[in-house]
Amino acid sequence: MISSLQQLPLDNRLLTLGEAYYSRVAPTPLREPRLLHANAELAAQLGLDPALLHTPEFLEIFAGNQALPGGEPIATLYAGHQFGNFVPQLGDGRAILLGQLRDAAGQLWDLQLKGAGPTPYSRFADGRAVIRSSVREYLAGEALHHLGIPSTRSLSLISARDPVRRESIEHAAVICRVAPTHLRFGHFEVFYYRRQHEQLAPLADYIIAQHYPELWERDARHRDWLREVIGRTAALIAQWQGVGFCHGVMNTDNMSILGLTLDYGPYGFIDAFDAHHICNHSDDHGRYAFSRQPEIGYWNCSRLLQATLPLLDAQPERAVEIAQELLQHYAAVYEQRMNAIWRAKLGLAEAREQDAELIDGFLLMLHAGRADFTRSFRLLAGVRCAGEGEAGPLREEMRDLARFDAWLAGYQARLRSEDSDDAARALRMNAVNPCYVLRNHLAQRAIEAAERGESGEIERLLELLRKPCEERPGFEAYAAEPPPEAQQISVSCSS
Ligand SMILES: Nc1ncnc2c1ncn2[C@@H]1O[C@H](COP(=O)(O)OP(=O)(O)OP(=O)(O)O)[C@@H](O)[C@H]1O
Repeated sequence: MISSLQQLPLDNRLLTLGEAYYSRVAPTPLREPRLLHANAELAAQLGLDPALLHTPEFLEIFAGNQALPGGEPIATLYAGHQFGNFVPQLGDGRAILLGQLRDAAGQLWDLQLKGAGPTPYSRFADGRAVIRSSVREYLAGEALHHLGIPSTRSLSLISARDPVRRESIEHAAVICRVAPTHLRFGHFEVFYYRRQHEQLAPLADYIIAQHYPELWERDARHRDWLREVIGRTAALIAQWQGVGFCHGVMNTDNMSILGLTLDYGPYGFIDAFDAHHICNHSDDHGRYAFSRQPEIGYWNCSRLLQATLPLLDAQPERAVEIAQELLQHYAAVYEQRMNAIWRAKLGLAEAREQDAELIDGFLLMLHAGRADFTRSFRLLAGVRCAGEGEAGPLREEMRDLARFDAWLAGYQARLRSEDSDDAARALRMNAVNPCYVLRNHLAQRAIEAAERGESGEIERLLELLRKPCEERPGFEAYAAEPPPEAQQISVSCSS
């Protein structure tokens, strides 16, 4: 257990790529930083003594006010397709990689501050983040991680007195984001479109060596690695769909090369189910609507393959053929994973051809009646396989009861045909259908408290989100749909 920040086992490997890929930059200090929350569980996983998180030294370093011993801070260069349009230069405009930690198991972890002040890639923006968006990102990383969905996480959440101008004046905050790497599809796009193709292979090799070492010896390691990235991306999006998570800004600069959920901006967990829900208030055309996430994931993978064509074959025609083959992997993985997720959520033990009808029937019914997504799936475990109208409280969630009863009869028949044991099935279903997700109104309450300097609500929420499938007496309100006055919370890109 590491008990001093002077002894962090840093291994700043990304620096070995050279300065074509990043710029050195120090964080800008914050005024009167205050630790709003620290993630003891993540610290322990990294091998850090959780007591370290509450030292003045930790606060100063992770606010960006003091250098991390052994750290060589950088901001990385990337580009990206934003809302379908290519933007030739983005880069970490407000994220600064303090250093890379090598844990006892040999795994590399980025310690990256978000909101740490301007970098050479800030363009006209201030390099800062506000408390509101930082609390949302801090909570969401944990929420997804504990739902078993790959995600970046955060080690600390620090607020400060510095004013930050958004629609109004807010206060600055900085989180320390943690992931094996924050590299994105856009890190390849920048070099492809600048015609600096010689920069692609070193970057791919770095990623393979550090994060996909099992592929290193393969003859066609770049092809096999891309196949893996595409598969992980497809699987990730299937997992999002399965919990009603809407990312909101699926630009290629927000697509992780490891298949992690990356950049929590205007995301949302759907309450009343609208399959075409648009969580980002600024997404006028619904490009990133919930129902479009799978096809956007596919399109993003096609952009990654375009940018890595020079790695696939020296002959352009052959490279395109390989890319097309690789892209087919997306649909195959997505379908396989999505079907498995819906079956598990419905408690269907075996795969059958008619399952699609049953699954779609349930989703369409939730959509038509705007039933609460999370609650409806959770209550599905109360359905017994025999007996008329044996649906427990789920029936109360439904608007069109005739439609529901017809669907229920088919569902029960299917369950009986599996010789299903009600209690055992309920247990299985309750382990995959969460009762607590990070609903917008819950995050909002934590934000309002954090803006008053109180972190109790963050802790309470994290308690529930760390075991999202475990019902806790006294916390029923956290599992319920939002009260009417909180149903219209809109979240923009402003952060
Ligand atoms: N306040 C800001 N100051 C400087 N750059 C910013 C700011 N907000 C966003 N950017 C930059 O604009 C681009 C797109 O922003 P986006 O909201 O997708 O990213 P982000 O939330 O800042 O960061 P990340 O993707 O690392 O989570 C990125 O290059 C980002 O660094």
